Amino acid sequence: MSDVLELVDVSVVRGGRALVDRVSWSVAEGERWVILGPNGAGKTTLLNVASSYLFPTTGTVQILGEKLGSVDVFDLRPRIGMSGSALAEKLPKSQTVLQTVLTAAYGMTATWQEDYDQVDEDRARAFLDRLGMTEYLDRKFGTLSEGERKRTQIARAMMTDPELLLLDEPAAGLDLGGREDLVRRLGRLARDPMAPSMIMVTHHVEEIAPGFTHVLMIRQGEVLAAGPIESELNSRNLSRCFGLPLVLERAGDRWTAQGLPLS
Ligand SMILES: Nc1ncnc2c1ncn2[C@@H]1O[C@H](COP(=O)(O)OP(=O)(O)OP(=O)(O)O)[C@@H](O)[C@H]1O
Repeated sequence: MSDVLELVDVSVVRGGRALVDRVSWSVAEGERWVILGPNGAGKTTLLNVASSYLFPTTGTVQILGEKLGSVDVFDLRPRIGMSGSALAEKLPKSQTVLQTVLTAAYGMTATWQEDYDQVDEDRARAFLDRLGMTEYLDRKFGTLSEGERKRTQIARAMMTDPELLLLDEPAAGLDLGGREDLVRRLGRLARDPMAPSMIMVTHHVEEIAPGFTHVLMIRQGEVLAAGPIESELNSRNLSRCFGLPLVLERAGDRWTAQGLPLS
């Protein structure tokens, strides 16, 4: 399997501080990674490097076989699907759900005057349908609930048929039902052999959908553990990562974690 992403000794330094500190990490084709870590650990910074929007201060980055620094990022970016709050803020609130997804096919966030191809519109409708958004096609993006926005964004990220899908906290702000609905949909995507390689940032093990294969744990910019979920996701690593004693339990094909009571 070829590498979708390869970071070698990557650091991102700002104001003399390493936000990402000498990270070496590779993601092979077909893998589905979860990035776990506390607030401020460097998860989004790492994802920004993986999406080619942030160049490291030191180290080398290969994305989809292309070396960052020697590839035109405008050729690379359409091959990467992204969903996250930073991108959501750029999406015009007055655009309909269908337009919000459709504009991704043209590498834009806003609608333009061009006519869309029927084939693109059909694709946008199909992705929205898969995410349970068919009833919202004509609704303005700005009027959607948090959960509906998240689902629209994931459909949007899929629109360019990406080889790598990056999801930054897709379940943040969702209620229990919304989270579980999203986890089921992400699980279906993660288990689809035709789906792109995936990397999802989260704070909560409860948000890990079945089908995710690998985990990377990061704390203060440094990788604490990285590898198959089966071996690396355990109470010891999770406790080190979040800085307090945690008990991790597996319930069927899902995970839960709890802090030990204070004595
Ligand atoms: N441009 C910048 N200059 C200085 N510090 C920055 C810059 N961007 C991010 N940081 C800091 O880098 C650290 C890592 O930020 P990052 O957003 O990657 O963390 P995160 O793990 O995604 O956090 P959260 O879970 O809270 O979203 C934070 O302490 C943040 O304040």
